[in-house]
Amino acid sequence: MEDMVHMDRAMSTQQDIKIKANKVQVFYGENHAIKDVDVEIADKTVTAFIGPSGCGKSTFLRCINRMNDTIDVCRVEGDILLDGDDIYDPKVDPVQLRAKVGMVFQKPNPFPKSIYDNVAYGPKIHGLARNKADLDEIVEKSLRKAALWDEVKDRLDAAGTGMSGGQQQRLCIARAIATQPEVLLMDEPCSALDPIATAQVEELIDELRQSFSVVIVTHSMQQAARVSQKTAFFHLGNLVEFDDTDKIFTNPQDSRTESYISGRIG
Ligand SMILES: Nc1ncnc2c1ncn2[C@@H]1O[C@H](COP(=O)(O)OP(=O)(O)OP(=O)(O)O)[C@@H](O)[C@H]1O
Repeated sequence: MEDMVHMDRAMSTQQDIKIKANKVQVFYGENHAIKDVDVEIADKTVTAFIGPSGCGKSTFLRCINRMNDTIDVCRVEGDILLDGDDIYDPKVDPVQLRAKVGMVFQKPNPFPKSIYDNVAYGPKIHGLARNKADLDEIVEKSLRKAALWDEVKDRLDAAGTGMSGGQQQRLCIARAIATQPEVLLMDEPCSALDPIATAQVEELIDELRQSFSVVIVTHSMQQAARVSQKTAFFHLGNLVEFDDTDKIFTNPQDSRTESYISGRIG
């Protein structure tokens, strides 16, 4: 009986892990940007990547949906498993992978198309809608999830690029979630936003956690503390410490983490 309880626990812990990185190295030519990183990222959790400029946060984030494939000089070694499957397996189509592992960038980058088409584009190319009614439903659901529906429902034909910065970023979030991803990567998603839009996006991130595993790169320790449950501190390409966010900010184990959070490095 006790064995079964143990097994049960082990299985549920395993199920909770969405992404597992083993000995990941990233090189840009001679520059060794990520060194031997092992990490397990949980499902339905917000994980923050923090650390001083140039420590490799964005580089590691881009490994998780193979965005680094688009950089010629970049070489990735080691394994990254999504639900136990190697995302660098030659059989994996990076375009399909990026539908499962969506990404939101620092600067809102809507397509020069209507609000509707920005959100409908992904589901269309991935064949997720059988007809126009299906597509309408996906667009509405995604805009609702991104807390944008009420603001745009009467002007879905207007240009996505004509909205405020905060609205554009929520549109990009709607676009990313329209392909029904399992993981959402966010690279400093609030850095181009004012405090009100930042607060809206942060609130949204907290809601998105119900449906996805969210990984966010942020320069703001306050933001990491507000939105995340787990925090990874990177320094000079190393993952120095990874723990519950509360613990990282109140009782870090490594002196480098302590120096960073108290403002002595970075
Ligand atoms: N496209 C690229 N080509 C070559 N080198 C790169 C590229 N992107 C990043 N690097 C290098 O990789 C290292 C890590 O950079 P990265 O942008 O991942 O750090 P970061 O922690 O996200 O920094 P920041 O907080 O300033 O955005 C740096 O030495 C950087 O110069």
